[in-house]
Amino acid sequence: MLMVGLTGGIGAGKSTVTAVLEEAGAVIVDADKIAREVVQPESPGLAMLVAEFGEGILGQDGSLDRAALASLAFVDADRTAALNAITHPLIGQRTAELFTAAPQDAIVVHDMPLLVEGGLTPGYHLVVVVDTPADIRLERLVGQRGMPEDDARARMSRQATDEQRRAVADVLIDNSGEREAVVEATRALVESRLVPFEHNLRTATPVIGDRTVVPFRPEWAAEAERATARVRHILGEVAVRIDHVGPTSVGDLDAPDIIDLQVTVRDETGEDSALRMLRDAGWVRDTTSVRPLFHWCDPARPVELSVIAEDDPEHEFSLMMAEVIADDPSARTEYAEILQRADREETRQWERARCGASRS
Ligand SMILES: CC(C)(COP(=O)(O)OP(=O)(O)OC[C@H]1O[C@@H](n2cnc3c(N)ncnc32)[C@H](O)[C@@H]1O)[C@@H](O)C(=O)NCCC(=O)NCCS
Ligand SMILES: Nc1ncnc2c1ncn2[C@@H]1O[C@H](COP(=O)(O)OP(=O)(O)OP(=O)(O)O)[C@@H](O)[C@H]1O
Repeated sequence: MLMVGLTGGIGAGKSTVTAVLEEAGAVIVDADKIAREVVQPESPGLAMLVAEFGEGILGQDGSLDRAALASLAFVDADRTAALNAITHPLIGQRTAELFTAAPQDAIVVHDMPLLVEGGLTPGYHLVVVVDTPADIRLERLVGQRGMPEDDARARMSRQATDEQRRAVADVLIDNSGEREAVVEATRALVESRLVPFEHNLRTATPVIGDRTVVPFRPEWAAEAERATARVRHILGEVAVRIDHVGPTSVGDLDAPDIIDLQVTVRDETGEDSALRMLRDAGWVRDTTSVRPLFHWCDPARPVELSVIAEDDPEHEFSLMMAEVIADDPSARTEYAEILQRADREETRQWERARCGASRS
């Protein structure tokens, strides 16, 4: 199962994107819909809301008056926190049930406005952000959906900023223009990334990155950070540390477009656990490597991950690369030449030799 987190600020166009994804066969888990389910008439959720916000949030027929609750709940951060403390655990429970019920070969899209606010992004294989500037969102919410402007503004102020969402996005879908453009971008995403990603995960097919050297990309650091957060989510305390290593970590160096991560574990037992947990999470073991090495299976983002025990003397070598190169311009030139030869083993050997020498 490929788990995609889809988010965006209020009015960004998530519903527009999910409609295309659903048409393409994805299973949609809609957080706003679940939020309605858990506060139906006579539900424990509704009773808790009444206890917190008063009888005034009920309509004549005893169901939730959503506008009345919104006018009380978004006035300040404290009131919103009270609303969230009641609704979010109930929503979380139902969401987990729906994920469990989805077929194993599904692309499951969690349409969730508060993905970033809840710190949930590392739990998904891919995070897609529908990116629409706040002023355009406001205009659409008021103009097309008839939402009162102060309500829209109040909700925006209770949500993450556009910058915070962009920082966790693997994919940004720009919805500042015509609707047709976002529909096209979503269809292209399904074909080029989601379908092959799901296939690779299900069949344990690794994505082996191309070792051709490409110009330095400043995005590498953020991509490595997101990959690290995902691995941290999988391994928890089993990983003593997780580092971005190898050519893309050096900074301002042309390199193959492959993110290298190094997971440090305590000892052999930790290593056994890590290998099992990574495999169960879809990482594919490289059988040609003597040391434990894994590949990720996102077709658009090759990642290689090695696992090493902290008492292995070579553990520190990968961590020293950036420093060795910063201190010695000739080492930088040599490294760049080795990378041009596009041989992973030769690169590794050079890193080991250079860092080993600099340590002694
Ligand atoms: C307050 C309620 C009754 C207002 O209902 P209403 O029909 O007007 O809005 P609806 O639920 O369709 O939400 C519309 C949008 O408002 C924003 N929003 C809703 N709840 C929140 C919240 N707690 N914090 C920030 N933004 C929110 C989201 O962008 C959402 O997509 C409702 O939003 C609610 O129960 N919210 C709490 C549950 C929740 O957090 N839902 C968000 C997804 S988990
Ligand atoms: N590209 C576009 N051009 C014009 N209007 C658009 C565009 N995309 C979406 N809209 C409109 O903007 C409004 C918000 O879009 P939509 O409901 O898809 O956002 P959402 O992210 O699902 O909202 P919410 O945060 O409330 O769940 C809707 O009225 C929708 O019809």
